[in-house]
Amino acid sequence: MRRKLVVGNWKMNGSRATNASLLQGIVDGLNGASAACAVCAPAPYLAQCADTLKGSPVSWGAQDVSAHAGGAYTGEVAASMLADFGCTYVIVGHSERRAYHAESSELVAQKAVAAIDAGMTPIVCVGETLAEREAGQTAVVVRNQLGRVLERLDADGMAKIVVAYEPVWAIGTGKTATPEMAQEVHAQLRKQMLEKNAVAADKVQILYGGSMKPDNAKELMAQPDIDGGLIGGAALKAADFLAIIHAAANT
Ligand SMILES: O=C(CO)COP(=O)(O)O
Repeated sequence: MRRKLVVGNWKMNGSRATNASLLQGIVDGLNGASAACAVCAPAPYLAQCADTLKGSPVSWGAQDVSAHAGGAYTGEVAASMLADFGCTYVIVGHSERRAYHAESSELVAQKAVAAIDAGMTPIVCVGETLAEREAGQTAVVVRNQLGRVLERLDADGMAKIVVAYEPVWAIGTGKTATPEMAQEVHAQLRKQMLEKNAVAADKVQILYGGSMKPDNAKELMAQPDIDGGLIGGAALKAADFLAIIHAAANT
């Protein structure tokens, strides 16, 4: 059985003051929930996450990482630096980075490898746009996105990733994929990994992201290949994030 995992992607939100109450609210409301959980904060707040969450069941991570190990790359943050601040996870290939920063699947694959080499777990995001879905291209789009990462990893490496299926049309729109639509893509992603190595593929957590909220989390996570959620808006309110974590724990 794969353990459920709920990750909050704060995106470019927060301040020292709002983070302090959000983090404390999450820690205080966990009540021994058996699902794993993490927050992915903007880089300047990773030290705050480390200070507040150290010793708690909540892990923390970043939203992006450089593909480079270090050196003359102004503005970039190396995987070793994130690891230095205790990051367990780093999101790579979020559709907002693919769209606004022209990140290619090749670059995303390099970032995933950089994260693994630094001892972290990359959360590899894949997902189709509305136009791609309507053109019947969902399967080929996500297969290509994940494929670029898998071709750089052996079975051991593959077992160290988390995959997040985030249909672009469902992000921040209030439109959620139905549990059946999401499961269909998750099952396809699992099959793609199975072709590489069955034992490792069975271990990889595949999260769903895109308007996951307290009222739809349970039915999504009840699907056999939906192992948790990557949460945007609802991760900014402790009560909502906790409700999703508790839904995961009870699924
Ligand atoms: O992009 C997301 C998580 O990475 C999802 O965002 P929303 O939950 O706000 O739709």
